[in-house]
Amino acid sequence: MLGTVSARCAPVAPLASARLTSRHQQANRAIHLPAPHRAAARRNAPQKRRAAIAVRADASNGASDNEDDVQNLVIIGSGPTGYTAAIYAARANLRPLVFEGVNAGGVRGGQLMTTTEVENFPGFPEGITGPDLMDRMRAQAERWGSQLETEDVESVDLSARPFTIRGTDTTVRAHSVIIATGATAKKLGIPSEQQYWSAGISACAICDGASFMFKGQELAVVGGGDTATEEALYLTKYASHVHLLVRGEKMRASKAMQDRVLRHPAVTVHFNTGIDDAYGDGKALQGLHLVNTQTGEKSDLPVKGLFYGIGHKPNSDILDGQVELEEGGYVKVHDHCKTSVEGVFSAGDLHDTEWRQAVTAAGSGCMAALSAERFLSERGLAKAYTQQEQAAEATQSHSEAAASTSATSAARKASEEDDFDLEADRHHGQFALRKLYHASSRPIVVLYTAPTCGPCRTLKPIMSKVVADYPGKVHYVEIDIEEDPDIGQSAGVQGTPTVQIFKDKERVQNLPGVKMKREYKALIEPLLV
Ligand SMILES: Cc1cc2nc3c(=O)[nH]c(=O)nc-3n(C[C@H](O)[C@H](O)[C@H](O)COP(=O)(O)OP(=O)(O)OC[C@H]3O[C@@H](n4cnc5c(N)ncnc54)[C@H](O)[C@@H]3O)c2cc1C
Repeated sequence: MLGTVSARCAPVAPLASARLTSRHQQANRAIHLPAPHRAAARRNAPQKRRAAIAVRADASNGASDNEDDVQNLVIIGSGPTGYTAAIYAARANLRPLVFEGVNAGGVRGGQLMTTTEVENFPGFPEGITGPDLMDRMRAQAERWGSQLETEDVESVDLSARPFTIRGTDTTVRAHSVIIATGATAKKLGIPSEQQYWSAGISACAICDGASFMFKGQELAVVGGGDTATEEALYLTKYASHVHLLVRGEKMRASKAMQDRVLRHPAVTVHFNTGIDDAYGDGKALQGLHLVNTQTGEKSDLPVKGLFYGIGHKPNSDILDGQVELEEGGYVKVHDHCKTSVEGVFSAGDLHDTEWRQAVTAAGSGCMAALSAERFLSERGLAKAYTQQEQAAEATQSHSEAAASTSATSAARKASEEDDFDLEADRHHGQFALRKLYHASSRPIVVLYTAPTCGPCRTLKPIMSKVVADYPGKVHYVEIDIEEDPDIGQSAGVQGTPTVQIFKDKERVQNLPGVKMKREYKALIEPLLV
């Protein structure tokens, strides 16, 4: 749901040995992979690299001085707000450039990437999973010619026109900007939070609830709003019992949600209850030190998991000193989405302190895009792109995606031992990994994913681009831990997505979560022969 935290979804059981070794030792630990025993994978179709569409950064990460390179509209964020704004702006022939985000303030696709079923988004009477919904929005934005860059924005300069937007790899100038960076779940800040983060404490029940470490255990959720109650109910699928810890004497959740938790036999609601700290054995959470907020009485609650459902912080850090903010960091808007800087618009959860729904976010993105279009045309700034040009871009991008998909399915189909091709760059499944582990002299980059893991969808195209930069020099293997559960456990993978890099039968890197392309490249390059 947030940052690197949200970038972990489907945990797998940790190995006992992994728990006993230091982090450094784990990173360098060789794994022992038995000889291949079944189907092989073969070469994926080569990937066509996407033509550069944005103004590429020079060595100093500066923007191009060429006036022709000024974008009509830059959209920052790829939740329902960002993609909806992109769809509307692209259909208005503005060819917006979207910085989708990687780690800052969530993942590409936003908060819905961390949820399972979305039952209230119009048009999906049977419901749809959050990641599927976001994939559809992304495809629709791309179809109409939006330029999508999967990278974070590190800073913006809105004090001079055209505005400057600096991403991790790309810097652009733009006549108008829509900020759609959403909000991130808040943490409690208890003393042991860092120690037990991802070792019992989580901000995303839907991402982490199915973990082996939580199954059949007593768990706690903190918060009294809709998020906390939703998380508590969700966790009853896995936990032996769920304790909902509410600081005040009543819940803020909707009446319907209150009724559901209060009536649920596997949920106990503790009112007037604060958390002083968490405790454990140093490696895993074992319980909570509680305090009665009215009497000050202390008590312990032995639980193996603590899930946060205590609200959100708007992702407005990059705007500090650039546009007017409300208390709490929410962007101050007038006329629905206009900020204090003309031509800069805010949309979605970034300024919505009340509704915070996918559909309201999408509606807000629509308003921002239409306002940006009006702003550009009133000032004669809009450079119109024909749909034909945009379609060409989109087609290229689609064929790339199709190549990637067909490459994956080709690799899947090619799961016969006889077809294994040691020279192929891309592989799939544990047979290929075991084979390469023993036979490859290249660095082996392994991506562990799970079908329900939203951040995995963010990472796959990033890894695909990373590997495309080293033809014939690295081996890349995708492992679906549901298809191949044993291999993830053998390798000490504790959640998805995780990338591991092997060289000469040694694991040299273990990288949970989603990182920038350049970070993976910096780790691979020293290993190339
Ligand atoms: C677990 C959960 C379940 C939910 N279920 C539902 C539901 O069933 N129905 C419903 O209507 N709503 C639901 N919501 C609420 C809904 O997800 C949000 O209201 C909605 O996602 C807000 O959209 P947004 O685009 O404004 O922000 P977000 O979805 O938060 O997206 C923000 C985007 O900005 C990007 N970003 C942030 N900082 C940067 C940066 N510096 N550079 C580049 N990009 C950046 C992030 O990567 C992300 O893509 C749920 C929320 C959660 C957490």
